[in-house]
Amino acid sequence: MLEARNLSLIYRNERNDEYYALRDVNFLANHGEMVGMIGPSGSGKSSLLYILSGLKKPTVGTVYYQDRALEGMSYNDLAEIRRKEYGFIFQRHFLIDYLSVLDNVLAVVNQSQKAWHNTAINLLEILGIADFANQKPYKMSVGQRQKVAIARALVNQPKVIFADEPTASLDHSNARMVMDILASLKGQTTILVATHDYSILEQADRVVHMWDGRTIKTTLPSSLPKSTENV
Ligand SMILES: Nc1ncnc2c1ncn2[C@@H]1O[C@H](COP(=O)(O)OP(=O)(O)OP(=O)(O)O)[C@@H](O)[C@H]1O
Repeated sequence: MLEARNLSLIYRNERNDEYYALRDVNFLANHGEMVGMIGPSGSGKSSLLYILSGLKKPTVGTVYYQDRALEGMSYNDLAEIRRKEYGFIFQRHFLIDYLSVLDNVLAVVNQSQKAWHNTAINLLEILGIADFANQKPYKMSVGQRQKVAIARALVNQPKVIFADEPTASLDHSNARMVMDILASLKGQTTILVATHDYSILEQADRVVHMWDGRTIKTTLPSSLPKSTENV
């Protein structure tokens, strides 16, 4: 469903030296799988998520979504896929502070359709923030804002969810709730979760380990340390 072949992402510094943020990465996520990407800060998790979603272009290599190369797609086709088929949870939440929580969630869909409104309210209820629906996000805690971003990522019922540290601002019980919500979508939704926190990947089908811009191994979550110790 989502595949990357031979990806490298190269940055150059002011002296024109090359720096590999990703080097020769191959990646496959099947339909309905939850795949974790784990590795320390700077290992390339976010870069890989951005490239897989088409938000960033690799220096070398190709990404295929449902057997179509992103590389050959027009800007509009790619934007359409992102809008209709992808959901994003970024490390920064990118909420619009002059819109209400509900309008932030609805910003990614056709707001004239009542069904989206009901879906959005339902998500806010599941996430425990329905009481804030008409509030502006800047009045909320960072954890509550993260939940708004999660509701926005799910409202269009995406085929693929790209989640970069989705529980970073949440306490343990809220983090578990969010991971349970994401895991409940397995089977119909492909979910990619980048994190440095082992403990949130218990429900992943596979975990890809990253180090220094490379994927070094793939394991089952059961082989991750049992403690909440992070990499
Ligand atoms: N725009 C950029 N210019 C130069 N180097 C960059 C840029 N973006 C990322 N990098 C570098 O690429 C490497 C991989 O970064 P990336 O953010 O993908 O790692 P990460 O594993 O997601 O880390 P974190 O968990 O801290 O977000 C890092 O060394 C980072 O400094």
